Amino acid sequence: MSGNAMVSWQRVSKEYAGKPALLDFSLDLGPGVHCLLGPNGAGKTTALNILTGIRSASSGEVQLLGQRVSRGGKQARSLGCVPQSLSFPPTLKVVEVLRFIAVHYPDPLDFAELETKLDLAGILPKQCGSLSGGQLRRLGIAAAIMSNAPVLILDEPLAGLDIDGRAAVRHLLLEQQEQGRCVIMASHDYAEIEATADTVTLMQDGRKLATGSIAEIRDTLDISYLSFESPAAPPTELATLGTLQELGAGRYRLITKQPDPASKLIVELIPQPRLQISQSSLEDAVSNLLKKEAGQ
Ligand SMILES: Nc1ncnc2c1ncn2[C@@H]1O[C@H](COP(=O)(O)OP(=O)(O)OP(=O)(O)O)[C@@H](O)[C@H]1O
Repeated sequence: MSGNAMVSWQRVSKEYAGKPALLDFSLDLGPGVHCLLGPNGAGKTTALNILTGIRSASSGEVQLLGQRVSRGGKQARSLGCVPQSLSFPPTLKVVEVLRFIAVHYPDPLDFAELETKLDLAGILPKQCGSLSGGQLRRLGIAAAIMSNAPVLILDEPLAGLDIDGRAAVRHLLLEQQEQGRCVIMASHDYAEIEATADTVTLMQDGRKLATGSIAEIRDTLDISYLSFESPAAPPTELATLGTLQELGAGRYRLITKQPDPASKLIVELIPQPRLQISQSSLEDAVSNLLKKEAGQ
């Protein structure tokens, strides 16, 4: 376990009816926003459920703030959690649910502060059974943040949220990061991951494929995109430096591993190319890593 780890999975495996869902999974996470990502069924929720104590590991162990996690154990008081599927008693009002949850934590967040941060005023008097999907998600996030716990687990926190809701959650995540909390989220939303996460861990078939900062994962692909304008067909030399694509209306894109000589050539040979250079996205890099793993 590394020095500043707040959460540590140590060679954790989990089987459901003899089928592996998590395989020898090890990961240490300290303060910051961390994202588990990977295809459906990769094992993200299983890893999180073992951390929260909802499920037990078949082998290996998980430590939370230096203590071994057990199923249904006391560690839950150090965790705020938004599970993937949210269900609250349908006849209870939102305000009642939040008050009920607050009493289970030693130092819950001030209720008024929470209300403002997540713009909850409109839904507090509503019964949980009458909430829309996005309002339910907002309640789930409010419950997790209200815990004021050092470790927050958010499984698909942005699913179903509107633009304002996403902005509010993004802001909250950055705030939690600044306060030195360890926020762990599972998500499929690459734009949000790139905007909020410090590190990402890519999983597939219950295994950890890669872990690192977003820049480190992007760099595994090592590809640049050079977009430019050309009044005529671009010089053929360019095609020797990568894959040239015609985008229409006189715009082209070169996908290359050699951005320096390629951009030099574009600027030399094409008048006013309006060159734009961008790195591979996290999504491209992840897709490439998954393809490599599948031997494609
Ligand atoms: N309660 C369960 N009983 C049997 N199998 C399960 C159970 N929960 C998960 N699994 C299986 O374990 C594997 C990992 O599932 P998990 O929910 O952890 O994946 P995930 O990465 O969170 O997927 P998603 O992105 O779809 O939420 C899958 O093959 C799934 O079918």
